[in-house]
Amino acid sequence: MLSVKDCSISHASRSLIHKMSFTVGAGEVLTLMGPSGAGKSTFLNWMIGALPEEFSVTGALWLNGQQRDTLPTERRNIGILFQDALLFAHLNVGQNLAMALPAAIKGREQRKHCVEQALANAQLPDYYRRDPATLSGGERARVSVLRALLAQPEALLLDEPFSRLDQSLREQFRQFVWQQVEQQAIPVVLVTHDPQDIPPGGKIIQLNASQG
Ligand SMILES: Nc1ncnc2c1ncn2[C@@H]1O[C@H](COP(=O)(O)OP(=O)(O)OP(=O)(O)O)[C@@H](O)[C@H]1O
Repeated sequence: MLSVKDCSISHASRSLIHKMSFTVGAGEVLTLMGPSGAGKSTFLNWMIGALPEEFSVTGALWLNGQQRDTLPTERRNIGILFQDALLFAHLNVGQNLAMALPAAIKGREQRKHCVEQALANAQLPDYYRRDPATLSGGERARVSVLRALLAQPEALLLDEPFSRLDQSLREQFRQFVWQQVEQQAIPVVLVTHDPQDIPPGGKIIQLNASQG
């Protein structure tokens, strides 16, 4: 379970987020919507611990019974996926994925096996040795979701992950993402401008234009 309690964020006396609170359960998706500049990406950056110092923040972030906003990014165990799927160009697809695996999964063969299994589950069975530059937009998107999830995050943040895909791919990719999230049973926070991205039954928070 992910909980945000009374989060307020401002920048140079301009209020972006004001006393936001919510909880998201395992396998649930909370969608954040709102006009451009309202502070959606800023809020996600706060959640992962990547907000520049010039922002003032109050509030707390709890995940699975532990306060996380006081921890450094690498100890929060929160995954994030952006609209641009960035893969390392000098590594093949399998190596890109293997890098994400937790250190607790030991041995080259076992790590390779985990990646191959994930690729097979995502209907990308023979993609281990592929050069990322040869992937289609939809394939890149699927690989980047796998990479985020192979790290075994306890929560996942999605910052407009569907917006670069064309309409037909979008629908397929949404199904793919919600399937993966359901399998992993982790809380998800989605930022989007498109109401069609919202999964059925998900909670929604509408942010207003920033005050200042
Ligand atoms: N590093 C920064 N320094 C100064 N201002 C910033 C910084 N990052 C973001 N901002 C400002 O904070 C406000 C919120 O930006 P943010 O990117 O969070 O909005 P958003 O709701 O995600 O918008 P969009 O829907 O366009 O992505 C904007 O006015 C932006 O210019």
